[in-house]
Amino acid sequence: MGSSPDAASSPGPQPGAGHPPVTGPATGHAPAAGPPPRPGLPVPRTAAGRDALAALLAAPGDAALAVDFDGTLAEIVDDPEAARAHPGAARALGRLVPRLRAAAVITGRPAAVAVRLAGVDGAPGLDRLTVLGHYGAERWEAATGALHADGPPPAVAAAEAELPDALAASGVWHGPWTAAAVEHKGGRALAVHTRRAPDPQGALDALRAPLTALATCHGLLVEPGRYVLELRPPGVDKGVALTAWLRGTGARTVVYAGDDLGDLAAFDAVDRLRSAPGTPRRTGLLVCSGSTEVPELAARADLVVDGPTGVVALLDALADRLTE
Ligand SMILES: O=P(O)(O)OC[C@H]1O[C@H](O[C@H]2O[C@H](CO)[C@@H](O)[C@H](O)[C@H]2O)[C@H](O)[C@@H](O)[C@@H]1O
Repeated sequence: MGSSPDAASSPGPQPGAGHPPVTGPATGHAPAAGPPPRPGLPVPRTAAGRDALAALLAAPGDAALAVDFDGTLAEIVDDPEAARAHPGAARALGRLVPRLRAAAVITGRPAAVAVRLAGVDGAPGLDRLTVLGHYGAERWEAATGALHADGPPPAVAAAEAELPDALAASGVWHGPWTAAAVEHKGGRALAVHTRRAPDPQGALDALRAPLTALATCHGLLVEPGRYVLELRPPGVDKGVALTAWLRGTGARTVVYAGDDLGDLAAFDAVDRLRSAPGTPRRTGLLVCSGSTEVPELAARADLVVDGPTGVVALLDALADRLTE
C-alpha cells in the first residue's frame, strides 16, 4: 500500500451521511443576484489529494475519472432494483467527462444493469464512457454499445443449488424480508441482502459463516458490502479492474469515488499508482461518498463528500472549473 491520508491535514472524526465534511471552497464566489452560486470545489484534506486535484485542473486531458454506482452515483435504497442514479448524475458526468481523458463506472452490478440504472446509454457527453461490471469481469463501451463478458461461471450455479441449505443454517432466514433478499445477478454472482431484515447487522453476522463455507466449497469468494454478502468468482476486483483500465487510457491522474468495502481495492490501486516511481509522478484523488455505514472508506479518503448528492456536486464543481 502506498501513501495514506495526511493525518496532519485530516479534520478528525468522519461525519456520516447528511453532514458534508468538506473543508470549504477552494475558490470564493462573490454573492450576486439571481440563482444561488454552485458550491466551489472542496479542498482535499491530504497533500496527495490536493496534488491530484491541482494536476487534474492543470491538465484535464491527462486525467481519468472512475466512479462506483450504488451509494456513489445512486442513493442507497431498500430494493436493489429500485436504485437509480442521482437525478443530476448523468448531466454532471456529461459536462465533465468530455474534458477528461477517460471515464468509467466500476461496479459490482452486472454492466448492463448498471448502464440501465445509471441512465448513461446515449446520454450527452458520455459517448466515451466505459462501464466495468461485476467488479471488472464485464466491460461495456458507450462508443460501440458492445458488452464484453465471459459466460457465467459454473461454480455460481452449483453454489446456488445449495444456497437454501446455507441460508437455513444461519438461523435467521425467516420472515417476509427473505422473500426478495437474494439477488441472482445474471448467474455470475449471488448477493444476499439483509437491509430489509428486522436486525440487518445481526442477520448479516449470522449469514457470514454459512455463506463463507458455501463459497469456499465452490471456489468462490465472499464480497461483503452494505448489508449484503455476495458470492462471486475470484480473480478480479475493483483494484485489478481500475489498474487495467487506467493503463489502457494512459492517464497520469485519476480520481476514484466510492462508498463501500468493495471500493477499498480500488483505493489500494490508486495508492500503489501514486507511490510508484516515475517522472512526472502519477497522482490520484480518493473520494468517499460518505455514509454512516462504511467508516473504513472515509478513513482512507482524501476527500469525503455527502453521499451521491455530494458526489454530483463535486462533479459539477469540477466541470464548472474546467469551463471557466
Ligand atoms: O459496486 P457498487 O455499484 O457499489 O455495487 C455493490 C452492490 O450494490 C448493490 O447493493 C447495494 O445497493 C442497494 C440499492 O441501493 C442496497 O439495497 C443494498 O443494501 C446495497 O448493498 C447491489 O444490489 C449489489 O448487487 C452490488 O454488488
